[in-house]
Amino acid sequence: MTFINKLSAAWTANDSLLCVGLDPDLAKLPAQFQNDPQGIYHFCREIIDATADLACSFKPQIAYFAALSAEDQLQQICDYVREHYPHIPLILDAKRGDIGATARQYAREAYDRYGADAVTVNPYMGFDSVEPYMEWSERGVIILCRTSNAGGSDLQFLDVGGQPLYQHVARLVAEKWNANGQCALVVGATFPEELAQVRAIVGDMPLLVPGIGAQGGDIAATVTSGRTANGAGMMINSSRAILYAAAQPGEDFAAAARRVAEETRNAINQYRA
Ligand SMILES: O=c1ccn([C@@H]2O[C@H](COP(=O)(O)O)[C@@H](O)[C@H]2O)c(=O)[nH]1
Repeated sequence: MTFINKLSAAWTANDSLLCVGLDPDLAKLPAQFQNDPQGIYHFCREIIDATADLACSFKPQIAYFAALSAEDQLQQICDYVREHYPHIPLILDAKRGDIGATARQYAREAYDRYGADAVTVNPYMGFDSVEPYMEWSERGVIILCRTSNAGGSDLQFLDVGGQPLYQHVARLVAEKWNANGQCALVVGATFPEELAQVRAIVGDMPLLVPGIGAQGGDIAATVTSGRTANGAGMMINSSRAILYAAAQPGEDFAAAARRVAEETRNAINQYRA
């Protein structure tokens, strides 16, 4: 099954556009995981089990694992999702970008080593840096377009031939790069007007939308700006707000994560119609 078909099925099966982000920061994990050599894996596994019926995708951010030399635990997490929740798409957030020969190694890492259904990619180096990912024609290639951080405007708003760069990227991907129908774009929830512009350019292409939760993006504006005609089309990511939902030390972190994930999923669903 292709990434896009799997995503579409997950939107329906879990009635959800929520992407649960897995960004495990050791200092913020409950005490029982901090001295456990497999603590990151065990923490993420509980989060996955607590939210799998509420999510349309899981998105581990590779930096949180690489910084701790915990790639083995990332691999275990990916294996766990594929084994226990094979219907939920797994997105590796790595934001890779390099010359073609190196990009092919990054693609092997994402799709073969970690078994990701999709990977995030930086388009700054152009099509030959993105093309190698497309050899895995069933997998997704999620290209940065209008990122959620304020500094994204430094480059993404530059005028290129009468339009901002982010719109040029959206057009390029929709009209030229998406020959296999496997592309998606990253557009931040913190910029709903730009989200609406991108949606108007790319039709039904899926959008990965980080920026609600800890970054403060407005859910109503995000959904009304980014939804497709059938009320789907987005993977709206929340990481820290779900992972660290427990307010007090000792509170059941998985139950708290589930509560916030459910509230977020339901808040999103209010605006899909
Ligand atoms: O434009 C972007 C692209 C990616 N991200 C990633 O999404 C999550 C957001 O985490 P929160 O805790 O919900 O803020 C994180 O992994 C980022 O690297 C993004 O925020 N913005």
